Amino acid sequence: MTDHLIDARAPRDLHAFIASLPKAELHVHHVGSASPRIVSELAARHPDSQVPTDPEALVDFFTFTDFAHFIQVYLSVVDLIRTPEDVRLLTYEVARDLARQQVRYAELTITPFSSTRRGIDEGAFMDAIEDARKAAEADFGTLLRWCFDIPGEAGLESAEETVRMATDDRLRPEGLVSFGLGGPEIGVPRPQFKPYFDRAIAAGLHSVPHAGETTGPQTVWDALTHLRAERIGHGTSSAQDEKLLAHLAEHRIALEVCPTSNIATRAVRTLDEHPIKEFVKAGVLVTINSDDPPMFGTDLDNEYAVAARLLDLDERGVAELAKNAVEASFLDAAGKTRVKDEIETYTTAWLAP
Ligand SMILES: O=C(O)c1cccc(C(=O)CC[C@H]2O[C@@H](n3cnc4c(=O)[nH]cnc43)[C@H](O)[C@@H]2O)c1
Ligand SMILES: [Zn+2]
Repeated sequence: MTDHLIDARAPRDLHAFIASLPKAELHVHHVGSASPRIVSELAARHPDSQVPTDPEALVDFFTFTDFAHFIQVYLSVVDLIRTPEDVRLLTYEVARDLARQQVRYAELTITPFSSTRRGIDEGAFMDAIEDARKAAEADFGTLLRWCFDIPGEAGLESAEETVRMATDDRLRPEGLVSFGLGGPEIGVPRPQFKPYFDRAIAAGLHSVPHAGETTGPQTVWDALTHLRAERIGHGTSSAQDEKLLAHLAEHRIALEVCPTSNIATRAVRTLDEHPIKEFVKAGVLVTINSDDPPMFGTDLDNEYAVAARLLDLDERGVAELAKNAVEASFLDAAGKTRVKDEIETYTTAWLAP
């Protein structure tokens, strides 16, 4: 990422600490992680698309007037992914970018429905992501796991197709750990997805819907009650409901906070108005994530720098945030211990006189 992305108000040493800190990323979208280089490469391959081929022009293309505009642009990038080789390239390159930021473990949200409805064969799609996952682990040491999400606005057909692909033994990829729900929330009530989440949960998947990103706290309650959410994507509007905050804290339901995303999609007006501080004050388990980093002009390191500034954290505080993400992840117990130990060892060495 380039220098303009750095939250310049965080101290330089803290940036250096964050850059080498081992991390976990729990909320990052597959297509939304395509770097400008990959987007322009795919756009050049498919000149009929409206996506610019010049990486510089992408900065303007990735400036959103509101959430609906963001989804429209997002889908134009989805349209660039047309072959299993495109899927493999994208996934492997996303892993490379994560590894560069010392991400040891990432749960990548993938929307298989959007690709298969555009003509990519289901089996070939699954093979492509799995092939990239294994190559990334071998080449970069970064563990990737998948969250398959329903693009809610695409209707119940998308829910049916997504849960089918997530639970059919002939298709379900080895790396799949969770089931999600994304896209716009307005006009897309969470309760209608209960039967699909029930089936995914019965098949052993964890429930991680987006909720309270662009609508109020009732959507978060709905995600908890009807979809049995174990973590909440964003959950920003939870800050408007004290009882909800207390419930999230008591039940250790982590929020996947993505500060810059909330500004880029205009869900929150300014970073200083972001409710992250209220979450921490209420005892909620807060994790820091990047969502669609190149589209939002950020990366995970920058999100940690933003969080450090908003929460007034030093290195020790930032390390605790990084451990929160490991704790809230779906890694097994041994894996969690390994990454948390790595964070601790790194932090202790950094702070040693
Ligand atoms: O694939 C289609 O044909 C289709 C038709 C209608 C709507 C959709 C979507 O809504 C796709 C949205 C898709 O957006 C993803 N996403 C990425 N970043 C975010 C975010 O910050 N907040 C919510 N959703 C996000 C997500 O993976 C959705 O499933 C598709
Ligand atoms: Zn998201």
